[in-house]
Amino acid sequence: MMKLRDAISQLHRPLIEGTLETEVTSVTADSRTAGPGSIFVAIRGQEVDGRRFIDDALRKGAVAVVTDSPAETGLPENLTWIHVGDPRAALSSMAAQIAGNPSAELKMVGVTGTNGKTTTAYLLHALMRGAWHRAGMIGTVKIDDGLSSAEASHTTPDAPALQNLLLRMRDHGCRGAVMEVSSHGIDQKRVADVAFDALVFTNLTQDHLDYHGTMAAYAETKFSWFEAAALHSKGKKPVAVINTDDAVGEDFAERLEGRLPVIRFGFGLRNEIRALDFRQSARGMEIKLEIGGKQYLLRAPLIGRFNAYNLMGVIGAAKAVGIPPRVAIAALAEAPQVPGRMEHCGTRDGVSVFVDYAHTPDALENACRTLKELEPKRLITVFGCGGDRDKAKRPLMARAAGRFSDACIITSDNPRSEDPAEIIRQIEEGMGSARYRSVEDRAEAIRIAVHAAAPGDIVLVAGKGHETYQQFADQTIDFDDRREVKRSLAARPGPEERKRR
Ligand SMILES: CC(=O)N[C@H]1[C@@H](OP(=O)(O)OP(=O)(O)OC[C@H]2O[C@@H](n3ccc(=O)[nH]c3=O)[C@H](O)[C@@H]2O)O[C@H](CO)[C@@H](O)[C@@H]1O[C@H](C)C(=O)N[C@@H](C)C(=O)N[C@H](CCC(=O)O)C(=O)O
Ligand SMILES: Nc1ncnc2c1ncn2[C@@H]1O[C@H](COP(=O)(O)OP(=O)(O)OP(=O)(O)O)[C@@H](O)[C@H]1O
Ligand SMILES: N[C@H](CCC[C@H](N)C(=O)O)C(=O)O
Ligand SMILES: [Mg+2]
Repeated sequence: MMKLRDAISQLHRPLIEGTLETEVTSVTADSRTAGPGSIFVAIRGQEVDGRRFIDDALRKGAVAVVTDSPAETGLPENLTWIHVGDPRAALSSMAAQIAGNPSAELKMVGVTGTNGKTTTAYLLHALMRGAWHRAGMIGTVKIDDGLSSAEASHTTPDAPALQNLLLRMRDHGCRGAVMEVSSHGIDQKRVADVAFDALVFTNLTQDHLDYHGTMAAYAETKFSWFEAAALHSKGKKPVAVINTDDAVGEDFAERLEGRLPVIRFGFGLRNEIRALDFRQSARGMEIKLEIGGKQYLLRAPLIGRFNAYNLMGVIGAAKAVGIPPRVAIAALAEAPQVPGRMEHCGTRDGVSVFVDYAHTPDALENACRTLKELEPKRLITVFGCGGDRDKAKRPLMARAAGRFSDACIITSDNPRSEDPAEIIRQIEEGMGSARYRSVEDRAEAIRIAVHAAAPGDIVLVAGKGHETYQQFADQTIDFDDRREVKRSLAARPGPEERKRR
């Protein structure tokens, strides 16, 4: 419990009507989770105007309303109304105040970028746990509060959920935490009041144009996170850890010069963490690294040149929070499998199957290229595109898969409110002269691919990775690519049966 006065102490120019002496318990922007003593922040969203739910929140016991318009008439007497310019920023500020600013007491790493956030965060979390015993993680595949882990519904939770998680981590004795910072999270101020020690940038390629409109706007949203750390360091000395082989990363690093210390990483000459040589086999990779003038040999059980970047990002972030490269490199030799990221799901009769979360053009190209480098006889790729998400990705993902695979099976990947057949049709438009067939049912698509593969072939099932569901307009069903792959491998027809077919 705290006084409303303390909860709003960091708000920017609030216009207050009513008392600030009320005791408050929590803050929420969702009337459905309001309760006795809560502050309700009414946000005008993309779908609905949150001010419609003020009555609902009050019925549930909310004692104050924070929104971007003046007080309405006819409201209960003991209610306090606070008019602010930016309700999402206010939500974040109050959530941090009520939780007691837990991030200030944690070594905090955030990871942003189009691809590689989950991989980087997951690897860094394992490393932090080894070094510190207890460490937290917040991301797409898992939320870990230091004692137990749970599934995540968002990549970056909304501010109240996020601050509560950080509080739990602090109370559980975590020394630090790593979290994924999505562009939606930055734009919606979900992380505005988290004090970061290290801010990692992986890369920027096409995604989320449905939300940001243009690539330039998408990039500026990402940059605003670094800029905020440069402007308000919140009592910390934040370090930016940036992939400067990426053109947007290089631009960020240049713009941050003199404002924030930057650790550059990549294969390029100017990098502080620099890969000199990269080799891989089916079992993993070996990278010769130069870090601050010293050479190291990093061996890790991951494949894909893109993962060399993720590993360098991990080493840079670790360095920024006091874990030396020598320690990080030793730990990464035992790196865990990141669920659904280039996950080898089995081999039978010389056919190997991988499940990967590639759901952007760049990721799909990377995943296919990596598997082609293992020199299979053929690469067969199963993929689809998400409904209610960036539609411009569809022909580009088609081109990437078609160009780097010997055959593709186009299927469904969370059609959401859209017609799956129409999404598939839009993907087909980008396939050009590539070999493909379309099979709407994803389980059947996987089965056909696994059964059609001949010895020496690799099958890639892309797009859903760790997900355990498939979302349709009218229902969400249990669905797991890895389970379907295992089933299909187990039921794979033997060589004799195949001949008879
Ligand atoms: C596009 C997007 O990010 N939307 C988020 C946004 O919704 P919105 O602004 O449209 O809100 P709205 O639905 O119009 O509702 C307005 C307000 O009314 C409130 N409300 C609504 C109903 C009610 O009964 N009572 C009530 O109070 C809502 O809680 C909200 O505060 O604010 C909501 C509340 O914080 C989020 O739940 C919602 O996430 C939706 C579910 C979502 O799907 N987001 C995805 C795209 C997302 O955030 N993805 C990124 C990862 C992307 C990536 O990197 O790949 C993530 O970080 O997970
Ligand atoms: N550094 C990278 N550069 C390019 N592609 C990558 C990189 N790391 C991973 N990928 C590809 O992108 C896919 C998604 O990776 P990951 O889940 O780590 O990213 P993410 O940024 O967390 O994605 P999301 O925003 O959807 O949660 C992987 O399955 C792989 O195909
Ligand atoms: N965080 C990503 C996940 C996409 C995963 C893919 N399976 C899809 O549904 O498009 C998004 O919401 O855009
Ligand atoms: Mg992620």
